[in-house]
Amino acid sequence: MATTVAMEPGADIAGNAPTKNERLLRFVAEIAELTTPEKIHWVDGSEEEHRQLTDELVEAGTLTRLTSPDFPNSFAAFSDPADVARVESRTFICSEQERDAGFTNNWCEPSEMRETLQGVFDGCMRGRTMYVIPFVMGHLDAEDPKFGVEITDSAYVVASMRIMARIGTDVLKKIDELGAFFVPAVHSVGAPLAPGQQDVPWPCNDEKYIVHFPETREIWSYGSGYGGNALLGKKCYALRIASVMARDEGWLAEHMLILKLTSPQGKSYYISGAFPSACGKTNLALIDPTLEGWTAETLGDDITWIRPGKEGEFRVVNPEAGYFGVAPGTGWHTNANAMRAIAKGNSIFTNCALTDDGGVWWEGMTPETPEHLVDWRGQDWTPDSEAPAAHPNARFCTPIDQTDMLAEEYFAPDGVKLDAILFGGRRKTTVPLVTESRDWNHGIFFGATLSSATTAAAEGAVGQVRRDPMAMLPFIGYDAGDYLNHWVRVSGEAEADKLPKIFLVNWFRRNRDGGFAWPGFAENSRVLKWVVERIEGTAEAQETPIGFTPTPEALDTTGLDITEADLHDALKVDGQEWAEELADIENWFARFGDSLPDSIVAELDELRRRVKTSTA
Ligand SMILES: Nc1nc2c(ncn2[C@@H]2O[C@H](COP(=O)(O)OP(=O)(O)OP(=O)(O)O)[C@@H](O)[C@H]2O)c(=O)[nH]1
Ligand SMILES: O=C([O-])CC(=O)C(=O)O
Ligand SMILES: [Mn+2]
Repeated sequence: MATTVAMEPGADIAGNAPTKNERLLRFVAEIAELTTPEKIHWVDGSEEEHRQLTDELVEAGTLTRLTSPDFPNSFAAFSDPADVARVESRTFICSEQERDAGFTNNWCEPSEMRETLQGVFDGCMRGRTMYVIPFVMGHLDAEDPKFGVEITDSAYVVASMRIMARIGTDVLKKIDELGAFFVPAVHSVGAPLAPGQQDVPWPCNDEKYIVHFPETREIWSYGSGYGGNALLGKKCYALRIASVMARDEGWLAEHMLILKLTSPQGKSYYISGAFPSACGKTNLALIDPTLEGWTAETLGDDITWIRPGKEGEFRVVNPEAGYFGVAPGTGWHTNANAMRAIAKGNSIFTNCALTDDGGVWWEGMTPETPEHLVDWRGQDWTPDSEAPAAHPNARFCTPIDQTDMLAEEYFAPDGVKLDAILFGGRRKTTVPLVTESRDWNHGIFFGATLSSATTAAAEGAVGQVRRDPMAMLPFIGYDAGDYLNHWVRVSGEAEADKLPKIFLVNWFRRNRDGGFAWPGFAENSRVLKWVVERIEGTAEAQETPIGFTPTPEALDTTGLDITEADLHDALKVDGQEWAEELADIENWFARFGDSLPDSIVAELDELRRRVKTSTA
């Protein structure tokens, strides 16, 4: 049962708590003392509690209940226009040594940051309820379950965490039973209420802090209520903190989807893919192959934990329980599997547009555009309006078990054997549709040099090419060079012939007319087929300076509407483009200082040599 304790002077927090875990009781008491909420609510994760919280959120104007039968038991939320994406410039890794945060992170000396946080969190929950959410990332029955407790003053965060992670009574029981370690994660929107003060629908603060203390495995988040800034199990825990745990414990926490692909012969393959935010993970995770006889099932769309198995293999699990997917571009014609999951309801849509019949809409959902909408800013909208109706980083938050194509292995606590890893980015030029690495270390080089145009998933300019190692640039919780070293080292945990094969992909290359050279989406199944055939050793490839690419005949284009010129543009390896790329990679590597692995430096020398020979 959910318990709520009013915070009067002398309130007995421990006596009214559904746990006897002393560390947890101390954590809750300390944060309550610091932030001075009106009430403490221990979240049980029940249906009844969810109903009560969402009723309150509707009352407060944070949520709009959708009345269209197309969106059962679902809600729309609209954020403050200044709180629409992850804030990388306000995200900190506060390791004891600055060197251990590395050049990809903002660093601040931990005691200094703690002092700052004590200041901003002081009284920050006044007039609000403080929710205590016990959660587990991954399975409750995993060998080594990874627990967390998020304290938040946002009921929207509670309702969203209930979709994105396993939360509540069962989790708390297990923490108590095992006396288990949990990651303490504190979140506040940073908007205390004076007595009688009217609340706003989306409280937040201009000042934002998304802070991680990797050594003590703590998370503190202030000022934002949006996505990865506020749902602390996701990027903050399952990537930044987990990457540090993984370094110390010999595994990998990665920004990857997991797909199960079954061939016409009935053999299944598990493929993970690391693409930067808003570069196609959810779409590939939910693909409907266009090729006869091939079927796809999904295990996850955003985060993958890779652990050594007992038989010299790598095994993968998805630690999350829901999708927090980019809405624009998700439609019946591009991603019907996502649409079917959404249509089952139980979802929260943030920054989408409202339709006149009480549903939501976003650009790309349907081929025809509604005549009238209320856009994400609450303004009347018609097809003549200039700005998009949904924010480009509008999101659907939907339980993963509503997916028809969910692989049953999603529920296996120790996951499945990983066969291949794809690294991909959003590049208009240079990077061909698919390239196979020569070996594991060459594959790490693909990951280390991965690059992509920036998207609306984070604040800042969109469309600028930046290096994004393993699609983890904003999520590596420690020094980026040490992280690459860890990738090199971790291969020793598996048997050489059981290591996943590594590929580089690019769905976004442009043709000579500026359009996409490759149709992408469901047609990417043709690339997956080639990947599988390379695993089996049956597909043709040509060796290029950058790795193995398909011969045009090796890629199955049966029934595909693509011109020879486009296919050529999608697959080509251009010496001049790669000469320019090399210069950029050299600048990138220079930023690592001396923490770059020698084997990766050697890969760069090798690439330089091969490109030179090919253009000579
Ligand atoms: N041209 C092209 N666009 C694609 C393809 N796959 C996805 N996209 C577009 O890329 C955008 C983001 O795709 P998602 O699948 O949501 O990206 P994601 O990597 O899951 O994003 P995060 O949730 O931010 O991590 C959408 O607008 C898609 O329409 C593709 O194969 N080709
Ligand atoms: O974390 C978020 O806000 C959304 C997401 O998946 C990403 O940006 O990669
Ligand atoms: Mn993501």
